[in-house]
Amino acid sequence: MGWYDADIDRVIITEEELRGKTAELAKQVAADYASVDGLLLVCVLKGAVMFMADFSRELGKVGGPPVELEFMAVSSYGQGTTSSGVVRILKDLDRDIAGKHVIVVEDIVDSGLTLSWLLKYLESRSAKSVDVVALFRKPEAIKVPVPVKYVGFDIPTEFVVGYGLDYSERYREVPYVGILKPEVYQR
Ligand SMILES: O=P(O)(O)OC[C@H]1O[C@H](OP(=O)(O)OP(=O)(O)O)[C@H](O)[C@@H]1O
Ligand SMILES: Nc1nc2[nH]cnc2c(=O)[nH]1
Repeated sequence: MGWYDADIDRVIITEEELRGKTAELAKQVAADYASVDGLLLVCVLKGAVMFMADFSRELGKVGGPPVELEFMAVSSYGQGTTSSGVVRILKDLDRDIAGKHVIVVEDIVDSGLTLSWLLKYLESRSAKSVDVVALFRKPEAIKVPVPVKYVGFDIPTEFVVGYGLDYSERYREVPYVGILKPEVYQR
């Protein structure tokens, strides 16, 4: 039992389901990229950090190509909880990605604004190819169409926490994904 269990209204994705889906996504990527000599995984901090760690390890276990791990931090300006699509880089890539096969590892695609900006940015840095793996997608919240080749779970337009996803920087360590009780937002 974690301290956070009392704050969760309901679990929508269990630890076991997260593990199974991560392995499935890794197998698909390993098969599709079987002929490349290396893959550069780009994690968008902070939400995707758990998924990046587990996905990259699975990719190794299922015989994927050697990977390099890169991290970016971006902040999207918006009003309240809405993202505006105006993105500022807080932490850039540490190395040149020109000529490399890149996979963006995202936790969640909500409006799609962050990812849409990021894809243009990575392409402008002359990556050889850019694909996206996103653990969660909210199909009904999408504002800009973004090509997400690998999707873990399509979920309803509700605010979720856990497995890297926060509310006010908390709940990232929750091992499953769930919806908070309404009273948590009144504190
Ligand atoms: O599709 P969008 O509407 O653009 O939303 C998706 C983005 O929002 C979240 O990041 P957040 O800004 O909450 O930062 P964090 O990962 O550091 O918590 C998530 O990690 C995605 O990067
Ligand atoms: N924690 C969290 N961050 C998000 N960013 C975009 N959608 C979500 C969500 O449902 N939960």
